[in-house]
Amino acid sequence: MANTDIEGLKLEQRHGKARVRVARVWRSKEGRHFTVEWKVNISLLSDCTAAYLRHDNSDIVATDTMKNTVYVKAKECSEQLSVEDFAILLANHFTSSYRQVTTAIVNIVEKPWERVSINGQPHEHGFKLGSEKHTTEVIVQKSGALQLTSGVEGLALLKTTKSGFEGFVRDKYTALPETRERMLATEVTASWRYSYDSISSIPRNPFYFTERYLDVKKVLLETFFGPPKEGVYSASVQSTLYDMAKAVLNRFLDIQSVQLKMPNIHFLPVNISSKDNQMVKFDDDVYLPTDEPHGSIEASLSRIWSKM
Ligand SMILES: O=c1[nH]c(=O)c2[nH]c(=O)[nH]c2[nH]1
Repeated sequence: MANTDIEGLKLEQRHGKARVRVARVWRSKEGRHFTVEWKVNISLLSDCTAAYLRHDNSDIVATDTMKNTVYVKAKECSEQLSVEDFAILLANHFTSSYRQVTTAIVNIVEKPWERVSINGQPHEHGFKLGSEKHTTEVIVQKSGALQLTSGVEGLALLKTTKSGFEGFVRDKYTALPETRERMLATEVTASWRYSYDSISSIPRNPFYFTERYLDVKKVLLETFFGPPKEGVYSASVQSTLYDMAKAVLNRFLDIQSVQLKMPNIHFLPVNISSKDNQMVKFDDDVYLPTDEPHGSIEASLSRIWSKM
C-alpha cells in the first residue's frame, strides 16, 4: 500500500486493473504456432492522494490505460517469453514510465493450453486445455528492486496407498481411527520465491522460468509419489508437504523459499448395513469421495541465508 499521513489520519491506498485477459500467438517461419493465454492483475502504489482528498485526478494513471498497456506490450513481444518475463516487463514499464508510481505489483495466471498430438504427431496449431495453472507475482520498485515469485495452482494428486495417520492427540472428541492404510488426495497450490532481487540480475534465457516451473513441478510430484514401483510412505500430509518443500530447496539454489497449501481431501471408507444385513464392508476398496469439509494444511519453508 502507498501510505500518506493527513490531518492525523493514515491513508493506505493502491489502484490497478484486475483480470485483464490476453492471448498471444507467435508463428515460426516453418508454420508452427505457439500460444499463451494470460489473466493479468496489475496494482500500482503511487502518490495520487490528491484524487482521494481534493477531487484532483492529475496524478492518476487510469486503470483503463493499464489494461491497454497489457495489449500494447503483448503486441510488442515479437518473440515468445515466459509469463514471469512478461510480468517483469509490465511492472518495469509502470515504475519507469510514471514519476508518481513507486511500486508495481503484477500477478498473472497462465491458462494451461498444451499442443495436441494427432496419431503421435504434434499438431502445428492445435491445443487442448491441461489442468494445473502456472502463476507468477512480480513486485518491482522504482529502484529496479525485484521480488519474483512463481507458482502452480490446481495440481490435483492422489495415491491409493502408502499413506497413514497415527499417534495424533486422542481425547473425548476424537473418533478418527489410527491407520497405516488410506488414500491420500490433495490439490496443491505452491509458490516459490526466487532470490533474484533486481531486474538486471534475472537470467536472460527467455524460457528460464518456464523450464524452472516444469522442473519444480516434477520434483513436487516425484517427492509426493516416490518411485513408481514401491512409492513412499506418507505419515501425514504435513510430513509429505515438508519433504516436497525441502526437495525443491535442495534442488534449486536460486529458490529462496517455498510455500505449499495442501488440503487433505478425504475419501471416506464406505460401510453400509441394515439391521440384519451388512451390504458393504470396507476393505480398502470402496470409498466416498468428498470435497468438503477438507483438512487445510499449509506451510512455508525458507533458507535462513537469503541471498545466493
Ligand atoms: O495427514 C493428516 N494430517 C492431519 O492433520 C489430519 N487430521 C485428520 O483428521 N486427518 C489428518 N491427516
